[in-house]
Amino acid sequence: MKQYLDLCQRIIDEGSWVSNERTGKRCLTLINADLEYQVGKNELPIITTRKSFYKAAIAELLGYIKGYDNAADFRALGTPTWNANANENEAWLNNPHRKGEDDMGRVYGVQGRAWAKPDGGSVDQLKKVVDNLSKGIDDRGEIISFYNPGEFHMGCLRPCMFQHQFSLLDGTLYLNSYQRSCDVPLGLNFNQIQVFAFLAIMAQITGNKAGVAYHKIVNAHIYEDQLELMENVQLKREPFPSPELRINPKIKSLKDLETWVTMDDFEVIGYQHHDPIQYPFSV
Ligand SMILES: Nc1nc(=O)c2c([nH]1)NC[C@@H]1CN(c3ccc(C(=O)N[C@@H](CCC(=O)O)C(=O)O)cc3)CN21
Ligand SMILES: O=c1ccn([C@H]2C[C@H](O)[C@@H](COP(=O)(O)O)O2)c(=O)[nH]1
Repeated sequence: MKQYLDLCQRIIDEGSWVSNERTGKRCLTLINADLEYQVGKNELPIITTRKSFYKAAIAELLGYIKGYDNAADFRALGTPTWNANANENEAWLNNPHRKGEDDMGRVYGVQGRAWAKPDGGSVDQLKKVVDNLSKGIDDRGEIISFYNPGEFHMGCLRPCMFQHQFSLLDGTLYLNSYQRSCDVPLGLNFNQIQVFAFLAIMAQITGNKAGVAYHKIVNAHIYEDQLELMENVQLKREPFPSPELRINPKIKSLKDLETWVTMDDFEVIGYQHHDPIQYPFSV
């Protein structure tokens, strides 16, 4: 929690104002932040200085794992977070590739599970990584990349947290996640939980011990309409200790995640938090 609050304070103290054309808003912006999560010790990096809707964050991750491309499927899993990008962004609404209400196009999960090959067929990046790690193999390329510039025009948003690399060392699994752009008040609240949970889940289904997750953020920003709440409300609060994430131990394979796992299989134990804060969201 301290590293999150330090990043927020650093953006306020050292950030520069940048106008963002896509949203029409200004962002207080900092380049480069490195966060670390102790997954092996089960110290969940959940925000405690406001209430975090952590189930929505895990539902997003599960939707990517399942390869979803539709905001209605994300809603059914338990998160409304893709509604606005799928249905309220003018450029996407006018895009001829949009397949109708709730379609997100060829984003995250589609690239992770079915990256289109130029010579036909597709690549299931996640399955390859799971298969290797389950056999104790780390070929130094256990990478899942969502970043496919050749298909940006076919999706509602370019992926923000766009690459995950797993490493296996002495039976312990590590994760390096790379994020190009981060809405620190809203997005990072979710992204921290997702990086942590991704390593914890992958360790569990591949039969390895979880180690540390390293989360690199390049462009870390606070939108102009979020700044007052961050500076004068959230940063004035004292954090609580980190709670633990409990994952149903019956989850043993990628197939389990694809078929029967729901949000009921994830629980945060001992979550103490301050009141919710509703930050404005920029589409
Ligand atoms: N501007 C922006 N920021 C983001 O963080 C973001 C995007 N756009 N577009 C794609 C996804 C969608 N994400 C989102 C979208 C909404 C919330 C949000 O409104 N969170 C509320 C609670 C949501 C709930 O009730 O479940 C929050 O208070 O954290 C968070 C992340 C993260 N991403
Ligand atoms: O997982 C996510 C997804 C999105 N975001 C934020 C970061 C930016 O504020 C917007 C995306 O805008 P771009 O113009 O494409 O950078 O969404 C996030 O923080 N985490």
